[in-house]
Formats: sequence, C-alpha cells, structure tokens
Amino acid sequence: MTISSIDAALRDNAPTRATEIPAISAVGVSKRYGSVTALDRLTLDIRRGEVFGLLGPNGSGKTTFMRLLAGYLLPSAGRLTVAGLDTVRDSLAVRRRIGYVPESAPLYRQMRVGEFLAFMARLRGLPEPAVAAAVERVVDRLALGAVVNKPTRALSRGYRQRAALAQALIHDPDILILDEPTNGLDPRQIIEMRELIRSLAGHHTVLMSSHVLSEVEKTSDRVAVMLDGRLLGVQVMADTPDLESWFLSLT
Ligand SMILES: Nc1ncnc2c1ncn2[C@@H]1O[C@H](COP(=O)(O)OP(=O)(O)OP(=O)(O)O)[C@@H](O)[C@H]1O
Repeated sequence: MTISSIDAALRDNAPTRATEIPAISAVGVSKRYGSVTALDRLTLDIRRGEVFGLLGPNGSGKTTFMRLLAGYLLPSAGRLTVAGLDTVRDSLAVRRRIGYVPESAPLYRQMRVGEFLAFMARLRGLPEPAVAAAVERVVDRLALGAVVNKPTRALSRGYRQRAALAQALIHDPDILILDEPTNGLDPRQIIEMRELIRSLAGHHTVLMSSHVLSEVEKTSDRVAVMLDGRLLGVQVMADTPDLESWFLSLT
C-alpha cells in the first residue's frame, strides 16, 4: 500500500460531519470466535442514504459485520451504532430500523408469498390493521404480484431473492443490509437486482456485500475493501475510475 493510497483511504473514511448522525458507525469493533479474529478493530461511518459496498474474499469478515449490526452477534470489543443507537444496549430499537437479508434467506417454504410477508410484518410488530397495506406496498415495490399466492418453495431464485428483500422492507426500515444479494442470480436477474438496490438509495441506506468487483462497482456510492477481518481502505466510486487497480493495490 502506498502513502498516497493510505491518504486517500483515510480521507474517504473520514467521519461524517459532526451535525450528521451516520446511519451506521463502527468504532474499534472486533469480533472473536475463540482464537479466530473475524473482525479486527473496524472503524467506519456509513452515511444516510448511500449504497455502501463491502468487498472482500470469503472469510474476510463481511457477514460477521452484518450479523453484528443485525444484533445476531455481540461485539467482543468496540462500539457499534445504528442511527446513533447502540446495537447492544438499544438492540430492539436498532432491529426496528434495520432490514436484513442474509446470504441464504429463510422463507418458510410451506407458506405462500403473501402469507409469509404478512407473517413477517406481524413478527416485526406492525399493528394488525397496517399488515395488509404493508404487504401490498412491498408486493408492488418488488413486483411480486404474479407469485403472491405461490408457496415460497416454488419460487425461482430471482423471485426468492425479491421475496427475501420484500420481507426486509416490510417495516420500512431506514437501513437495509444485504449479504451477497446477487449470489446465484442469472445475468438478467443480476441487472434487475442492481437497479432495485439503486432505486432504494436515498430513502434507505444500503449496506451490501459482495466478492464480485463489478457488482460493487455498478451499485455502490462508496466501497470498502476487507481482508482477514481488517478494513484496508474506503473509496468513493465516482473518484475511482479503476476499481480493480485500487483493489489490487490494497490486497
Ligand atoms: N460461528 C463461527 N465460529 C467460528 N469461526 C467463525 C464463525 N463464523 C465465522 N467464522 C470465521 O470468521 C471469519 C470471517 O467470516 P465471515 O463469514 O464473517 O466472512 P465473509 O467475508 O462474510 O465470508 P463469506 O463470503 O464466505 O460469507 C472466517 O475466518 C470464518 O471462518
């Protein structure tokens, strides 16, 4: 890593303005599993409304970071906040603000899509009179109308991914966390998913992971590179004409 690339990484990872509460803030966050350090003193701010891409090979700590944010894991050290709320102390409030799509999203295979979404709405604490409207909103938003009465087990991979995204959006969360959202999709479905993610930016903050450079490049406003649990750098995509060279300079 050169001095100038370190400078650039520090500049692009600069804290957000003091007046603005970041959507996500990690300060010295570590996660250890026994002797394995999955996340090593991660410090990072993610701004409201941006699409932020986490890039890194398998095992670099991307999923661990997302699971910490979703409250499925507790950090071993450091402080992690979502909209200023502590993920450990204020975990319930944090969960209300987050929609999480894990890499293989559980869809309750025996349920029909509409039933599944209504079930998830109730699980997220939506009052009964609001459930039908919330389901209709996400069915419309994700173009699931054609499959709403189908059992989730009968869905194609593309529709499955959209149904997983719909359940994550059912409570209209500020922040969406998508673990490898284009994994296993065919080229057309990848393009659709990319457009969908871009259309969510602004109203939602999106944190997505991928190990495919071109995916992150085409979708994200900023991108971070992780390796062995460490953050190697952060770049603004618009300032990065050659993501591949930057990535290679870091890893
Ligand atoms: N429950 C666990 N117990 C022990 N080690 C774990 C556990 N979960 C993850 N790890 C280890 O932590 C490290 C980071 O894994 P993580 O899944 O966060 O990486 P990743 O970048 O998301 O990879 P992938 O793309 O394969 O999901 C790896 O070395 C992994 O083996």
